[in-house]
Amino acid sequence: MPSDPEPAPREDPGTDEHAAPPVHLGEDPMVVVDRLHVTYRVLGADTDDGSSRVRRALRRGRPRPREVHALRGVSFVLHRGEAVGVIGSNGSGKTTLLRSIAGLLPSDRGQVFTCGQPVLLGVNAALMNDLTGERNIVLGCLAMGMPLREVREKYDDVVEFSGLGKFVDMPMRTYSTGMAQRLRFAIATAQTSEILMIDEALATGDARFRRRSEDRLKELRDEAATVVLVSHSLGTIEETCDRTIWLDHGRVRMDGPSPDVVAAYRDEHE
Ligand SMILES: Nc1ncnc2c1ncn2[C@@H]1O[C@H](COP(=O)(O)OP(=O)(O)OP(=O)(O)O)[C@@H](O)[C@H]1O
Repeated sequence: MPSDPEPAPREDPGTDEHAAPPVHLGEDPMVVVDRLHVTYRVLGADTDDGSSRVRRALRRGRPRPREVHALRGVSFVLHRGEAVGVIGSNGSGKTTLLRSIAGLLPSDRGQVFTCGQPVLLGVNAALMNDLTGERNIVLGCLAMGMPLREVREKYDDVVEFSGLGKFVDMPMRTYSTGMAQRLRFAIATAQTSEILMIDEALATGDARFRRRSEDRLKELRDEAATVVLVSHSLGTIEETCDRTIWLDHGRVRMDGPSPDVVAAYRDEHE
């Protein structure tokens, strides 16, 4: 198993023939991504560099980290009022891009500017199995940056939405997978934001909960000024987003009106 990723050291900016030209801001920019590069460094990965096992065993010093250059000079501007889809094959850099915009990953080159703190809705909220649902709601909301007063105000709604009922006082390890997912979703969507980023993986739970989640996402979308949606479902992207960015091996392959970008992507993948 790879060790936890470490941010790669900053490289010398130098020149990059693949870097996009500096971005043009246009009117009312909410997110500016300017020639962004992100590299993961995986320590302890077994790199098969062709050297013999004996030579590898004798090699002095620490094992060489493996580097994954996940974003390679990505640039674009998102404006107020836009709903933008991000598509691309597995490993093309979609999640990395959202995490970078949310400020959860350092860049090794390039910059991200946002107007306010973006909220990234993902299913991976780190909840604690030994704590009750109630404690997890409070800690989860605080961890998202919500002030305690707002956590108190929203607590009942989160419990109601999660559908946990009296289980909210039980430790999370006693929950079924579906119940834990519902709790994560309820916590993640408790917060509203001007810049809302949604990972498709959120569509979890049974049919009734899925319908409620879709309604909740719609409400959040209506409240947000700018929405970014990552999805493998081209239908959802076409329905929800006016504009789509196609990522390919860490680069922007196409950025334009959703029907055009989705059609080009389908041509290549279907
Ligand atoms: N924590 C990590 N440590 C090391 N490499 C990572 C890590 N997360 C992602 N990567 C690598 O970075 C690249 C981009 O991954 P990312 O998850 O951003 O792609 P994605 O487009 O979201 O993929 P998917 O559609 O499968 O969710 C991939 O090569 C992936 O292996």
